[in-house]
Amino acid sequence: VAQHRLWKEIDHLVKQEVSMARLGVGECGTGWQLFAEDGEMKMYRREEEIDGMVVDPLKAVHVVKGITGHELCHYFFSPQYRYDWETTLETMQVVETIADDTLIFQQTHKRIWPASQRDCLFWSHLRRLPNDQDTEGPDMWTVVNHSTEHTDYPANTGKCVRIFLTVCLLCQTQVDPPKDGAPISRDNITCKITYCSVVNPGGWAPASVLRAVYKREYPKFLKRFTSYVINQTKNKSIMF
Ligand SMILES: O=S(=O)(CCO)c1ccc(-c2ccc(C3CCCC3)c([C@H]3C[C@H]3c3ccccn3)c2)cc1
Repeated sequence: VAQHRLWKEIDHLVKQEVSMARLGVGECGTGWQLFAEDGEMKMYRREEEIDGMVVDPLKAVHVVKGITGHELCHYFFSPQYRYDWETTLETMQVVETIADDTLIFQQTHKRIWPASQRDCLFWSHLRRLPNDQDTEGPDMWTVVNHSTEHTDYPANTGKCVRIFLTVCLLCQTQVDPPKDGAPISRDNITCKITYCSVVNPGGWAPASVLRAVYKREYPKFLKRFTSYVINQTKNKSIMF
């Protein structure tokens, strides 16, 4: 059922990204190397280059108590919160509202010396993934971001080099109801998070610099983002 011009591309890519995200790092072949660990958060990368450019795929897994997958995906998708948690952002705008669950963003990121400044243009799609019969518990939620084109924002016309990215945030909520039949509180919920990203820098940037940036920025990003959502939701009713 085509609901808008991007529907077919989005639906195909979401299904592909979600199935890959659900594969553990063991299953999807060797090559994943653990490069950062902090409590429940584990970050893996594969060292890959295209035309001499670093495009290391990243896969992070994390477990966070007190929030749901719906809440995480809501704060990740919604533009109004982005400047609060995305520290490498210089500017962000919604270029087009395709649907209430599908936006096109244009972002410029802070310049990483000595590389030139980067910008990205991507569609962002938020989706609830109904559980199949045998997996009980709340549904899974995902946000997929994928580079796209837009006539008003041609690539590489201004000072920024256009990067190409595919990102998938996949969340599964687990509820452990209290023994005494009390209502479910935030102490009874846990969210399992898988964050996958592939960023092509779009033009030359020193491999050593990029790998150092990724090593520093990705753990910081996931910790900062999850703490932000915990803080934003702690006094609010639970959004399953
Ligand atoms: O998950 S999202 O969709 C959230 C929406 O913002 C996302 C995440 C990351 C990026 C991004 C884009 C460009 C760069 C680099 C590449 C060459 C020079 C700039 C980096 C490097 C800077 C690293 C980084 C890692 C994690 C978070 C932010 N920054 C990251 C874009 C979107």
